[in-house]
Amino acid sequence: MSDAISLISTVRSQHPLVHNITNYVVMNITANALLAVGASPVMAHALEEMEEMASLASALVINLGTLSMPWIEAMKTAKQVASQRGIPIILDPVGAGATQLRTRTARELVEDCSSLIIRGNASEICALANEAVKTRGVDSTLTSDHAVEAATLLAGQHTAIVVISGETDHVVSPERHVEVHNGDRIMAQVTGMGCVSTALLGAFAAVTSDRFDAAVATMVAMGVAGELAVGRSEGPGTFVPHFIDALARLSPDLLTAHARIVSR
Ligand SMILES: Nc1ncnc2c1ncn2[C@@H]1O[C@H](COP(=O)(O)OP(=O)(O)O)[C@@H](O)[C@H]1O
Ligand SMILES: Cc1ncsc1CCOP(=O)(O)O
Ligand SMILES: [Mg+2]
Repeated sequence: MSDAISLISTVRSQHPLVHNITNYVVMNITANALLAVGASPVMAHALEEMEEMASLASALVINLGTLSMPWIEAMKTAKQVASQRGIPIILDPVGAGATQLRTRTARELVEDCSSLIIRGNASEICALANEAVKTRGVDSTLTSDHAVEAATLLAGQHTAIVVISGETDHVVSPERHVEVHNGDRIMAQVTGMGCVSTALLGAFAAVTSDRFDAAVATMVAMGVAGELAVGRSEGPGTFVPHFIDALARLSPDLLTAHARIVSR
């Protein structure tokens, strides 16, 4: 796993441009998180600039958090360009299972991607895999362990890497399954932490052809930054700036010292 851990240095030296079509709630925190690991974020969702922007980027992050019809059209156009170019596409199916629009759009977007990573919580991953889960909103009603079967199915159907976040993060490919046991429960009390992990997947996947390693590296980075930040913060409000500071401090040595990875 040392190859995966060292990717943080590659992100810092290459400054990959990550094109985000993301939600209004997390635009600021995800841009700051990307900058803190050394990537270059751009948030853009106007249909008129999708082809150009997706042509410049090293990864495309599509997040369904505040979905509307014009955005869906932009997401599909950007996805097509990214797929033709072979750059990684990271999908966060925020709220899949809660409304038909979200579930249907997520299922449409995972089709025909040349290099796909899906990152969601357990409810979202189960909903995307056709399981009859009814979620109330953007938070999971299931633990991440419950979605491993669904993730394996999705990974096989779409030749994708699937990440289920939660107390344990599961990284699943058609052939492999790794658990990441880092992080702190305070992260579930702060909006946008899942979306931050999705955005960072864009940064790490942009600098390697090994999407599995990129996914493991991202979830370790998230978890270790969370552990470092919680020790300095007084609650969910002050956690956020400490979390961004911790992301900026991450190095291969720090990650190696704290990583808790289990291969299944
Ligand atoms: N109970 C927990 N313990 C440790 N880390 C957690 C916990 N809950 C969430 N996380 C971490 O918070 C981040 C967001 O995950 P999650 O809350 O599942 O996403 P979402 O916000 O999309 O529901 C991930 O990096 C995950 O590892
Ligand atoms: C609360 C909310 N509502 C629509 S998008 C969003 C942010 C969700 O972010 P996360 O799933 O990362 O907590
Ligand atoms: Mg989420």
